[in-house]
Amino acid sequence: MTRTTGTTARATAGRPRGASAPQATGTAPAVRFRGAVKTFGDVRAVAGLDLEVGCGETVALLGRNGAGKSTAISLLLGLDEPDEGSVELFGGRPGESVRAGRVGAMLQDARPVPRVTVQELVSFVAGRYPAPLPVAEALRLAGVSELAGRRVDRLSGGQAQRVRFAVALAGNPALIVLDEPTAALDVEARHAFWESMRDRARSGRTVLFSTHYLEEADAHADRIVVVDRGRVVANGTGEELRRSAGGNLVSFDLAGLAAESLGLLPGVVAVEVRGERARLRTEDSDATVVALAERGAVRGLEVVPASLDDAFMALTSHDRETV
Ligand SMILES: Nc1ncnc2c1ncn2[C@@H]1O[C@H](COP(=O)(O)OP(=O)(O)OP(=O)(O)O)[C@@H](O)[C@H]1O
Repeated sequence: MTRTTGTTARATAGRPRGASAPQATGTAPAVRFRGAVKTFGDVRAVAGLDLEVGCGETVALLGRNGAGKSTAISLLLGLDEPDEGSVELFGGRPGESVRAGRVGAMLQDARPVPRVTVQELVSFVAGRYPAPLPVAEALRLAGVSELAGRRVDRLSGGQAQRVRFAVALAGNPALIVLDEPTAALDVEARHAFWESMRDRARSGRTVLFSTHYLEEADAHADRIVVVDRGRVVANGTGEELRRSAGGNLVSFDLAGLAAESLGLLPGVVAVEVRGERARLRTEDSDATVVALAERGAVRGLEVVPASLDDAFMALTSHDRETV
């Protein structure tokens, strides 16, 4: 689902320059969803979401199309209200943190403002925050210095995306929220983007981003939260997710062995047979291999760790309880 509102401006509107710098409230987490529900007609876009993001963490939200990621982000920016449950930023209502300039957001397809230049837009947004980055620094971090004099409504998709990133960074916010930030970026821009995100994370910022790129989530997030049908179905490091979904893949040649009984072998959680080759996803590869050896099924035997793709498919392809 693609959102097309002027949400960037609203999410970045802050109090006048010169007010005191935004501070996290006490020890409250940066983000806290408690049983949040958001329904559109008969669609439960967010269906009892429980999630915390600690101050200084970088967390990736992963989920299939329509899983509820953008809706969850709208709730945490105060652009929508939950029907049930609660959403807090720094221990208070989202709107308070947004107005206090603690939050910078980059949303999918926010409409460009007509006629203004990149420099003017970023300066305007920076001016709404109490302790912004120098505009040149925000432009540099987003890799758009050379576009400073260009009109924002005449940019390519990838350029516009990078300008939205500059807008999200401009206020030097404590929490940076990014909805599919690298979707339109080429390989070089993507590398530069993650370099800048690492810079922000090192300087103590909290970063929450949604993505469909599992390898980016694995490489750049401290923690991955998998959302399916509006709920959290897995929450941990890439390694923990791989393990929770069956940590290893055991492949071998069937060589006449009946495939039907393979699902009963110790540790096995999924079986795939292609021609003469069987692939078992297992939570205990040692026990699985021993059981196969007892049946003499060792031809072409291979044990490899499950990929994050395998884990993601396993977590979102069927009903699972939260792990
Ligand atoms: N304003 C709306 N009105 C009606 N239905 C909506 C609205 N916003 C979202 N939905 C529905 O809620 C569900 C969750 O959508 P959402 O955009 O949050 O998913 P997503 O995980 O961000 O998906 P994608 O990865 O495709 O961007 C979808 O079924 C979507 O069609």
